[in-house]
Amino acid sequence: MRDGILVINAGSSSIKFSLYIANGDEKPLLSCKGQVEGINVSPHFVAKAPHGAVLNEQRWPDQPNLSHSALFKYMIDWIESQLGDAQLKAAGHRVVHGGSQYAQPLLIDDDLMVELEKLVPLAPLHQPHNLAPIRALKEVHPELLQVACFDTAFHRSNPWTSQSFALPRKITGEGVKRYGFHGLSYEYIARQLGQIAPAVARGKVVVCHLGSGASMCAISEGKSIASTMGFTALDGLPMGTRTGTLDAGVVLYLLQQKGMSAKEIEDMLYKQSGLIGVSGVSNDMRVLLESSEPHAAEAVELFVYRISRELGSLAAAMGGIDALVFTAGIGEHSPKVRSLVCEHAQWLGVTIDEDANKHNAQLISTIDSPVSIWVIPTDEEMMIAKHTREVLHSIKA
Ligand SMILES: Nc1ncnc2c1ncn2[C@@H]1O[C@H](COP(=O)(O)OP(=O)(O)O)[C@@H](O)[C@H]1O
Ligand SMILES: CC(=O)OP(=O)(O)O
Ligand SMILES: [Mg+2]
Repeated sequence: MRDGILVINAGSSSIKFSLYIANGDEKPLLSCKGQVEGINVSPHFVAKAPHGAVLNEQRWPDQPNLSHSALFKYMIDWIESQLGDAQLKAAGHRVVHGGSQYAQPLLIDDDLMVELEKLVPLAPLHQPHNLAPIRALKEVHPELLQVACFDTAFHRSNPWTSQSFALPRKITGEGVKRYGFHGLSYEYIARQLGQIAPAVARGKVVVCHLGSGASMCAISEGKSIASTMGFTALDGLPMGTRTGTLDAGVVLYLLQQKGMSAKEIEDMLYKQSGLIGVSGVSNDMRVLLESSEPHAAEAVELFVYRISRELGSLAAAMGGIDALVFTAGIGEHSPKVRSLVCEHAQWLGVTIDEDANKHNAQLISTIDSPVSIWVIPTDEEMMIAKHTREVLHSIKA
């Protein structure tokens, strides 16, 4: 009997999956992967074989309001139709917030779900969508082992200075501190860099995870030292629809002077700001780069400016920088954004090879650049599969 391990990475507007199949104790191999994207706008499901061939594709252009749960059901039914003689043994999930209690990947039970539910206010755009597929899978497969892998875990190595706000100790003691996110992505990148360029990976590296959600992380000797996201995934860089760093006084102003409700402010900061807020055109970097609207260009300029500022800050946290890595949707695919970021970072010894950059090469720095520059595609699902297997082995042992 072959075992299937399903990985689910659910976000606000997309649900990604990967299915791994293993024969007995052999290393699981990727069988297929895919996603539903454009949820709430124009849902689109696509599943691909490991080498990229499309296995199934479905669009619902007339049904923008199809719910996450209906789309997840479509996805699960399709995945189950692909299992053949394999049987689903476990499901691993990306859970964005682990709070101060959880760092290690954990087998999910009802008590854990209650605790993770309490963290919904700290990740309103993600946590509800992370937890919903766990419940949905439990309903159809009550016996399935399900594992939670936390996006906050990799940053546990941050020194206290990096984790702390200068708030009264009482509130800090209640867990109001900087957690950092995109940890599964950073953990994967740190491992990959260790394989591609071991000496570089032992040095001081800044990783730019630039996707719909965007953050940056200072990794020294393979460990997270500091990152741009904080208590929630709202801090740091401007994102597709999120503000990034904001003077807390603005929130007080919106509340007290503008009379906005907490929910209205949450919607503004999480859903109407960032690239879409500044440009008024789109939250999609591809659209902004092609637009002739001046506000679209300004949104890109502000995004790059904030990355440059944070780069200086993260290099300072490590006392220097040896390498810069770009990853996630924008980081992996946009030569223009990488070029602009590197132009601003010349003072740090960052010199880009524009020809290599244009071709999305793995190494895009010039031969004499003191700081090497890398493009490494991330794979959060691979990391989740690895952690899920480790939890399964620990149960067996
Ligand atoms: N060729 C490209 N050029 C510029 N941006 C791109 C390109 N391809 C994808 N992107 C950007 O990547 C973003 C999605 O990144 P991704 O890492 O998949 O995000 P998430 O996982 O957070 O949904 C899109 O919003 C889009 O702006
Ligand atoms: C934490 C976070 O922002 O995740 P995503 O990039 O998937 O939105
Ligand atoms: Mg993402």
